[in-house]
Amino acid sequence: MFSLKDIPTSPSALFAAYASFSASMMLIRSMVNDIVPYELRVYLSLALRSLFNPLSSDLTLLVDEYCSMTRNQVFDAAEVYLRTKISPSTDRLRVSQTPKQKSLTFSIDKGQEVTDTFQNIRIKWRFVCTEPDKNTHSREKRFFNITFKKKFKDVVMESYLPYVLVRAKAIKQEDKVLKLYNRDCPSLSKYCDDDYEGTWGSVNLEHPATFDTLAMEPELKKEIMEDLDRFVRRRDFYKKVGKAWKRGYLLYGPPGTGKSSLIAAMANYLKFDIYDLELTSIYSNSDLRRVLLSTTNRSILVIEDIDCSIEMQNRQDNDHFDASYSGLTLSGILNFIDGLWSSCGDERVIVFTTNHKDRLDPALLRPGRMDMHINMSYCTSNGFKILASNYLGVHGNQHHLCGEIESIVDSMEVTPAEIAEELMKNDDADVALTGLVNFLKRKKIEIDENKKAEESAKSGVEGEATEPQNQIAKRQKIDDNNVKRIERIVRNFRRPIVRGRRRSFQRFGFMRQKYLSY
Ligand SMILES: Nc1ncnc2c1ncn2[C@@H]1O[C@H](COP(=O)(O)OP(=O)(O)OP(=O)(O)O)[C@@H](O)[C@H]1O
Ligand SMILES: [Mg+2]
Repeated sequence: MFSLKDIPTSPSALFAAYASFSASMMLIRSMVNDIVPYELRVYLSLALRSLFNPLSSDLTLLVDEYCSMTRNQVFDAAEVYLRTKISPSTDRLRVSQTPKQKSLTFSIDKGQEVTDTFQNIRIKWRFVCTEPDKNTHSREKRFFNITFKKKFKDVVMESYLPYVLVRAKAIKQEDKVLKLYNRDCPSLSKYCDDDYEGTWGSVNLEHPATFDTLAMEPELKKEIMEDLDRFVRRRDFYKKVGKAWKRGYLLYGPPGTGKSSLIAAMANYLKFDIYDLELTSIYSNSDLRRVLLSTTNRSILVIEDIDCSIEMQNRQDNDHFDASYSGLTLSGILNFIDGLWSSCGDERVIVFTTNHKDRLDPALLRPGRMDMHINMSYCTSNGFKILASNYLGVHGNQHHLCGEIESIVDSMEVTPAEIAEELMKNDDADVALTGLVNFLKRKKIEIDENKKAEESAKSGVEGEATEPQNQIAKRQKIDDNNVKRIERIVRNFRRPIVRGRRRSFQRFGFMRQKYLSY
């Protein structure tokens, strides 16, 4: 009978017992190997293993970094997507920021796990890196393991993984640093050969305007945002109806009503780059074609002051004008708008701006050409509320002067730019709003006086030669704007491109004659 007394207690007795046990086991093992065939042994060992370790209910997918030589898009998407799933329990994170990134990026380190939930399914991601092997010269291998219950295989493969791809694209889009492309970019002046003409220079678009900060009627703002949303959603629709996936907006209104600000807000909203095209730097239709073809998808092409950039009053006159002057025709521009572009790009927005819609050729205004005509009008009480909240943090009718200002603003023509300028003069809401009231009152008196002078001039009481004050102010404003344009042309003229120089010189003379009153 085996009793506790039989158990050896001294170290030497223990070692002797262990040695005799090992020797017996080795003997049994070699006997079994000799007697039992190999296949039967494998079968028995699998049966024993499954007895103690039942079949796993989990499934693991491997997402390698590379598929043969090319990068695996699922891996790239996972890297981006998992950044948003890092939990406080993660032990180690990688942190980075490239010059092009707006903020720090955190990602999981090798060996770390992240758990995600999708339609109530728990999905575990594990980032694995294998060490490079000097003997086999194999590189470090990086991959993700995705583990989940086998019964959810279909949901994960058919819904979850596509969802990860879509989310990753959206996250990348949100992080995108927008660019403003311009053909007058000084950094390009060193490229003084013909290639320059098709090239765009760029800077980061750091315009802070958003739809929230724009002083506009809320309904119009909503309408524009919905139009943009519909446009980006409708990829398949445009394909189905065989239309180029592009949308045209014509923004018109007096200077300082927010046309350029709206363009920046659209770019920030859609996360589209802006190509600011100065038509005065284009010399022919083929030039225009080349420049437009070098723009990228998901971008907004902006042509500001379209009425001043090209003579468009009459298409026939225009053709004469072009032949003798620039070779750029209205029909050249319209051809692009009408679909020439469709062959080379997707998700394009085109914006034309003008201070004088009435000066544009009806061909440009025809329905279907510019999809939406947006009137950027003088400031209204609603617009003022937004500006007061943005500039001074005064909301609603918080301040006693707000009511008075709103009624004055609704009764006169004052631009959001003028109001913004007054509001910026002081941080103190009392001082700034009092300054604004005085400014509005002064302006109103001025407008009334000008009106009176105009009426008297019409009726001949004051003498025909007197030019009304507001006409003089308007002319002055137009002159100021045109000086800016001429300065740009002069800049073109300075470019050491012989052809460009000659034409810019001609254009300078033309513009001076056409737009300045001296
Ligand atoms: N609707 C607006 N909402 C908010 N700010 C505005 C608005 N309109 C003008 N501003 C302010 O006035 C400045 C000038 O406006 P902006 O350049 O957008 O006017 P514009 O209509 O493009 O003028 P122009 O016809 O001379 O090009 C902006 O930087 C902005 O600060
Ligand atoms: Mg503008």
